[in-house]
Amino acid sequence: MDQSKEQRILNSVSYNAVKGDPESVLDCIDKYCSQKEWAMNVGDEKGLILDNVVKEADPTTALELGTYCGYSAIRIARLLKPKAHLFSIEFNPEFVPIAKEIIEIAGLSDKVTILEGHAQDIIPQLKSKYDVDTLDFVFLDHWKERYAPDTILLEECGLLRKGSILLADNIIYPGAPEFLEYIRNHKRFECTNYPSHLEYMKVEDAMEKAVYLG
Ligand SMILES: O=C(NCCCOCn1ccc2cnccc21)c1cc(-c2ccc(F)cc2)cc(O)c1O
Ligand SMILES: [Mg+2]
Repeated sequence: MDQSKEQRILNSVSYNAVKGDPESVLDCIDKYCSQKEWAMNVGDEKGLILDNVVKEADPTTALELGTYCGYSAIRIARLLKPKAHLFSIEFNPEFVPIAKEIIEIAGLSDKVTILEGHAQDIIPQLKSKYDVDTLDFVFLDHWKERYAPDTILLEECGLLRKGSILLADNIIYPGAPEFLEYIRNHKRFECTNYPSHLEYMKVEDAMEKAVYLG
């Protein structure tokens, strides 16, 4: 059976990256996806914005919605302090083993737990099943129409605390208009927009940071 694009990305990482070196894994994926096959990783340009917000948050417990091949999980996990942990939710069963393998090659398996399923089903289990208290950082990069409802769900489940930082990808392209409307009109969020470009393309995109004020 023909290999998938995601399997080809894993092959490239497995062959070209330096084992245990997250930077070399990121560089390999960015090279492959800008030169060979486009893929929906957050990429190097928006990745720098992600890096800066993660450094600002310095999270003990982080959540990512949308693992895909593990690129942004590696960007986040490589910046985590000892004992800090990232939970990453992915619903597509084909992507989970590929992301696990790519995160393993980066040497970050101890810092990342991939949870397979829909965010709306897993978020309510984070406290009881995964012993999460509150989330210091959340990266939203899954179905764009789920950004707003899943943010509401995080709040309802008591997973946000004063100062929790949310960062959302693809605010312009593909776009998350309902999320933008919700978060900017909700008085308990302090929002900042970061203009950028769609990964590996000259298309405009942006990220939105929202700090929960409690
Ligand atoms: O669609 C995108 N991402 C989402 C994937 C499915 O996510 C589904 N999914 C993953 C966990 C998870 C948990 N619960 C429910 C659904 C859940 C996405 C798409 C593009 C894009 C840009 C231009 C194009 F021409 C075509 C596509 C770019 C991006 O950066 C993206 O992030
Ligand atoms: Mg994205």
